[in-house]
Amino acid sequence: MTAHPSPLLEVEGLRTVFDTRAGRAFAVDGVDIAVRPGECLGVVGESGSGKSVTFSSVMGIVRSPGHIEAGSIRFNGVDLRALSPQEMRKVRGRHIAMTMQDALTALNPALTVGEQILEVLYAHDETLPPERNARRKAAIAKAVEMLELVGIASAADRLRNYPHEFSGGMRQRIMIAIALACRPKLLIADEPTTALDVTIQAQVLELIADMRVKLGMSVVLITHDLGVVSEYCDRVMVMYAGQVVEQGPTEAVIGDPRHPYTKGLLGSIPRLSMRGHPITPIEGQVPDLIGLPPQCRFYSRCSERLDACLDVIEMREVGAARRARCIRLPEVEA
Ligand SMILES: Nc1ncnc2c1ncn2[C@@H]1O[C@H](COP(=O)(O)OP(=O)(O)OP(=O)(O)O)[C@@H](O)[C@H]1O
Repeated sequence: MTAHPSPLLEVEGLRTVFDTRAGRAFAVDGVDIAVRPGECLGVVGESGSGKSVTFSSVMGIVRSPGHIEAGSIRFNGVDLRALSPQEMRKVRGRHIAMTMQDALTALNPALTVGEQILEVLYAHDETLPPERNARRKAAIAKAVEMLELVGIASAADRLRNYPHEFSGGMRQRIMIAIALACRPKLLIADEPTTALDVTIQAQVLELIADMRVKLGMSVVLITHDLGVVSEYCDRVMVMYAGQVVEQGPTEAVIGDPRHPYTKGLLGSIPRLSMRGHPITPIEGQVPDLIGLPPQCRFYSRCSERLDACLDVIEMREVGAARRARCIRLPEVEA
């Protein structure tokens, strides 16, 4: 048996809550994650399942009324929750980068693309020379290199353009270039293709896959599209109502889903081999995350439910490197 390298990112028992007027919403409730060096982890689940809040928590960018209430987040052995805001800012630019669903709102409309890449390089790139002019020259050369790397033609000229002067696909590429400017060890790509045409979607995903190999980084790909997961991800984590309900190697989970929710998601896709099939919601509604009883969160929608599902349901080992949160599954030795 080959030993797995220790995880680059290791999250245990993460709980992030939002205190709203209606009550406390448990947006992320007891989530464990492991991302190993160089691997691609897919994160799937219906809208509102907690995918973005989970990884915003990892990045330390959850805004009020949300906050992390419990859990540990370790990156390369460092406890991120123990870092000061200033230290966390360093980690964000230099070691972990996240791209957002909507590049137009994520980019600063008032700054040129060049200024935005330079800002990241000045803040985080320790290899730049200290002398002012040499520093600027080296940073510009790197910015050009990054734009070329993500496939922007005439990169040197385009540094002077503003975000609105690019198409949607180009803006995603620019956001990826900014995220990758300091060669992070981990890229978290939150629905990188939702707003794009199908052909552009494929180009952006290929770009991320290519960068992963070139820069030797790990990738977390948050997506609604199980076809994308099957094509690009080594492992997959399925989220439902703030919890992970199933996780394991992509091929195993997609070929033989164990949790009734995963089965439902896969059942809603006619041909998994075809990319571009978003998740069609299963009948019923995702429960309100405020005032949830401690039972299985999928209970009301599950065709396989038992009375015992009204108890607290923990994740259990259900196969080789596979875990799921369902009491109907026989537990196996890890
Ligand atoms: N600003 C907020 N105020 C209150 N609750 C919030 C806020 N942001 C998120 N939540 C809660 O967190 C839940 C999870 O949201 P999240 O954005 O992580 O879902 P998601 O799985 O990423 O969905 P999508 O696929 O639509 O991006 C929401 O359903 C909501 O209950």
